Amino acid sequence: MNQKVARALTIAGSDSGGGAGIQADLKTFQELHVYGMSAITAITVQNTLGVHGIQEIRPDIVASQIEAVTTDIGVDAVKTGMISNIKIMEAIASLVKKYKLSNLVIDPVMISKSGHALLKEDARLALKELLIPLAMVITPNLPEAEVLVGHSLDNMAARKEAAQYLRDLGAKHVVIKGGHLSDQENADDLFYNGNEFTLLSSPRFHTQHTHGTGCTFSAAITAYLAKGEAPDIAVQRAKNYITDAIRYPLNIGQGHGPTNHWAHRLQEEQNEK
Ligand SMILES: Nc1ncnc2c1ncn2[C@@H]1O[C@H](COP(=O)(O)OP(=O)(O)O)[C@@H](O)[C@H]1O
Ligand SMILES: Cc1ncc(COP(=O)(O)O)c(N)n1
Repeated sequence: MNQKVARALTIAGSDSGGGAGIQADLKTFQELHVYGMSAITAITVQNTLGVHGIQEIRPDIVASQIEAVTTDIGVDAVKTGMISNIKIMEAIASLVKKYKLSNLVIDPVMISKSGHALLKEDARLALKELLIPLAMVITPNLPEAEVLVGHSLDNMAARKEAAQYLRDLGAKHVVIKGGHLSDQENADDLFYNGNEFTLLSSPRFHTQHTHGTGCTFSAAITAYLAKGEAPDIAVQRAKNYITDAIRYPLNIGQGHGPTNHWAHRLQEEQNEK
């Protein structure tokens, strides 16, 4: 077997509960047959009930992790998740430029579903100035998009303008995720590639097990980019992956449980029987 292996790096926080962050990203890479690597930005003490503590990692240690894997193994695509402070953001931005990591997916994580701040307020501007201009794809959820543009986005026209604003900051493709529009029948994400807007649509499932959905979705986009898919295809395939992962919950923990990374295999397994 002498097949070329696609390689993806996640730069994010660790979730001890295994549902979000680095753990969700590596599970997703593995499921999609992509070799996964990590640079940990923070260790969170976390379970399905919430975030109970955070230890940020020293910026030079974050940088060294990225250098170590980039210079030895190589990286076909990279994603960022929780980056809590400006110094870590600066370190990441300078290495993305140095190593020309062009397949960059930015999930601008700000607040956990359990309500805990994962990005310091003074780092929001740095996110816009340093990282968003480097993005191949940026995947804010609705509250994150509202913070980035500075006003509410309560209708489709406003969301389209927001996507254009993020394009103007330098992100080549934008997905404004619709998971938080809980009064809508579908879970529709607005995708913009600079030419046209499309909806990535799925049914909305009534479940409390949505911890880590954003991490899993952006990791799946990263995996498909690593395998050489074009961004327009990568986002649609990632939407299919996250939809199945929410559709068949694992019912783990007492609070907001994780998504099901095996779900996309259920159909295959049924077909084999
Ligand atoms: N209840 C749900 N049913 C179906 N899809 C959902 C649901 N909640 C979120 N999603 C989908 O999961 C992905 C992540 O979205 P979201 O939960 O908004 O992100 P985040 O975790 O960043 O808050 C999106 O594709 C969104 O449409
Ligand atoms: C380390 C880490 N990264 C990201 C999230 C966001 O995920 P969610 O919004 O589903 O809580 C999280 N809770 N923890």
